[in-house]
Amino acid sequence: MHDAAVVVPSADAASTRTGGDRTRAATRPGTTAGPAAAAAAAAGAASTDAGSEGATILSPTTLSLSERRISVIGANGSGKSTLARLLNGLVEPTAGSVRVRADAEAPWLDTVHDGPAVRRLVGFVFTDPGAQLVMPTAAEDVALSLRRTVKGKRERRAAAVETLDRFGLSHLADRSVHTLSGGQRQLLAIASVLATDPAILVADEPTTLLDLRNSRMIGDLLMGLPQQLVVVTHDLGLAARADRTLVVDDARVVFDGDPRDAVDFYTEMSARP
Ligand SMILES: Nc1ncnc2c1ncn2[C@@H]1O[C@H](COP(=O)(O)OP(=O)(O)OP(=O)(O)O)[C@@H](O)[C@H]1O
Repeated sequence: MHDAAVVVPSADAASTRTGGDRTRAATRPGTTAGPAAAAAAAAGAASTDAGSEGATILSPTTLSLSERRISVIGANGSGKSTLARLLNGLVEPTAGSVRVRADAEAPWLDTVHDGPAVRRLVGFVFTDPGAQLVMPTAAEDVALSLRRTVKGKRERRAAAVETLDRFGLSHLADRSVHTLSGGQRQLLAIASVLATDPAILVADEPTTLLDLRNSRMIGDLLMGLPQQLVVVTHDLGLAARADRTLVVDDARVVFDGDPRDAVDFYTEMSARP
């Protein structure tokens, strides 16, 4: 059973930092999680210059994300990545809160106060696998993910190869990650994140750099995961395969509902002059 959650009450703004930039995010009183499921989201606003008021990255938003597969679509710069990053604490809300939990019985974790536990619960896949593959070989990269859960070098190596095998990558265990194709690298990045069995997987445009065949392969893999998935994508076909879709525009969630209706809404919206 998936579960997770979301939420947000509190109104006091608190500034936060992202990648060295001053970022502000705000959430507003809202809802709680659904009956079961896994992730959650909140909102934000942002500014680049410390000391200035800054521009809104994501307006106060209240969401409860309990469906197994949730897609997020919208124009460049609309705030999708910020929404995704709020879910595992890569971006901290400046007001309100973002909470997640592993299942309906599990305790809520706050992305600001329970950072390490949240990051264990919520795996994050970036657009560019190069951003997360840090070890020389495929097996070493997966083993790095397992460093906290599997003690002993030999055991870790065996667990890493087993993980690679699950993703059809065991034949590449000792290959340099730099010699892998784009599709293999993205698959490896996902395998490394899933090695620790997070309850929730957030993927930010995981197919953007891939050709059609690899996009389909990664899309199929993501949509078939037992974990709760929150995927940001410009691939409307992939988005439509979710159970629920959010359309983000100009720092706001402007549509939230059936994926095909969301794609129609976004397509019409984008056609407007
Ligand atoms: N830390 C930050 N400081 C200042 N501005 C930021 C920060 N992070 C994001 N922004 C700005 O906020 C807006 C939304 O960014 P975000 O990355 O969430 O958009 P996006 O919808 O994911 O875009 P894309 O589809 O192009 O990846 C953009 O204008 C971006 O430049």
